[in-house]
Amino acid sequence: MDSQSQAIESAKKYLAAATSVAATAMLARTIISAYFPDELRRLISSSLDKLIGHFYGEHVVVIRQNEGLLTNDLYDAATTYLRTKISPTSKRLRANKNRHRTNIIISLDDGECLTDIFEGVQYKWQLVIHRERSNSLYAGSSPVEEARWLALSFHRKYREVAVASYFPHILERSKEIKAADRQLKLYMNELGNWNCVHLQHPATSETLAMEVELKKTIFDDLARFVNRKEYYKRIGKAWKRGYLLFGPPGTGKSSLIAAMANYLRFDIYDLDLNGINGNTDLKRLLFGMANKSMLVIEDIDCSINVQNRDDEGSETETEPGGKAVTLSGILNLIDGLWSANGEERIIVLTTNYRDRLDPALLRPGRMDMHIHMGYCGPNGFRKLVSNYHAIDEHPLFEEIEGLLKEVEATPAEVAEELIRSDGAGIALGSLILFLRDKRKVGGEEVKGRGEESHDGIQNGLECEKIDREEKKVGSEITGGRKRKSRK
Ligand SMILES: Nc1ncnc2c1ncn2[C@@H]1O[C@H](COP(=O)(O)OP(=O)(O)OP(=O)(O)O)[C@@H](O)[C@H]1O
Ligand SMILES: [Mg+2]
Repeated sequence: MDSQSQAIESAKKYLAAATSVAATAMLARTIISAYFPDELRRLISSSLDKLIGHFYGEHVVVIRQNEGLLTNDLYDAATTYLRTKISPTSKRLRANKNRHRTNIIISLDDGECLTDIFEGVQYKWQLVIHRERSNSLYAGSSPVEEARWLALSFHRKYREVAVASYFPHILERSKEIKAADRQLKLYMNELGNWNCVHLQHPATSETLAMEVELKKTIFDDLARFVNRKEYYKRIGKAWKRGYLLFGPPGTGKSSLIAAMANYLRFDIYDLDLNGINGNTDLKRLLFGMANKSMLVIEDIDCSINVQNRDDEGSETETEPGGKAVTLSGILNLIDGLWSANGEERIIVLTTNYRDRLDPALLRPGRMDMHIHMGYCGPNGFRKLVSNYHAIDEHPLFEEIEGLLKEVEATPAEVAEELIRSDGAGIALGSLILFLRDKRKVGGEEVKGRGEESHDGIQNGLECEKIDREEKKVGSEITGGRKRKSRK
């Protein structure tokens, strides 16, 4: 055997030995994590990390919970992220629930390892908790000090990739996981302050009875909005979006608001203008709102000072004594300087009578989208019946759909009939009687009206296009049958 072959042979032997040493070391690390006491485990683990790193060409990156006095955001994000990566083979987990949560959180326990693969690269994680007797001289301080860190190992050729794409991915995902975990809140103003309760409205885009295309337009619009931080910055506009929901009572305006909040995971700030002591209060409440939230003013036409200026005088006018909210206060909140406070805000106004609002509120661009919530048409009915009775065909559908073309019934009225019985046949029968009664009362007045939503949706999409071209214009879209105008 010549000297070159000898060198190759000994290199092979060396590699085989190294691989088996490293594999043994990996196995040892797993066993040690499970069975050895804290102190000993930490010592052996860190020596094994070095050994594994040496043979496998790995980096071990330590991500500590605290760096000096500051908490480490990456540690926090990674522990959140890793909760979603726990595999069925993980042995030691911890479970936690506190009074701020409704759900139980399962996470890695001390010493437990897991592997994550991102963009084809393998990352190995281990949680390490180290406790030692405290040297603190302060009275009352804990006798034991605890340090926590995550040890992340990956092949050293992926260092750039880890920093440039894996860590940002973890930070981004953890934000989404936290938002989805969080219990939403409903804030209401009382005596000039916000009080809150948990928001427990179950409406989602899935449960809403609306034209499919309209629903998609709205929820796509929301999705685009939350992803446009840089865009808003670039065009020099506050990062906020306004929706005006209009339509008769019981057509789903409040349900849509709840579905939007549930979709975005935004808290709702439900502003009662009648409970506010003037514009100064209004401003204070606005400045007291958190980011990523929805400001809702329901039945805006019922707040006397924001009605049509032809009826109520100038937009800067105040009530005697100057204690009422004025239209100018509302406009300032929607798109004036006050509105630029905070970011990622949605503003929703609702009204039963859009024509009663001051034109200043309706001006193109003031509310970005005008959404008409209409009476229940055949499509809305099919959605409701599938929600309430899980059926999508029934011999009574034909008569009901015919009646709905003639009669103005709100989704709330239809829902009320459908919920009367667990039996689909009985509920549908009851709905038919209700609609026939309505037709009798309505008589000639409502005869011959069909579903009018399609044109409305087309208009809405048309306006959206203009909006995307950064022109200031509001778009109107419609969600059902239009109201027959009544004098
Ligand atoms: N489009 C809809 N889809 C599903 N359910 C609806 C819809 N509209 C109304 N409902 C049902 O009717 C109930 C009342 O509707 P909601 O409060 O959303 O109407 P609204 O338009 O806000 O009425 P108001 O103008 O009186 O405030 C809801 O809780 C829901 O059960
Ligand atoms: Mg409502």
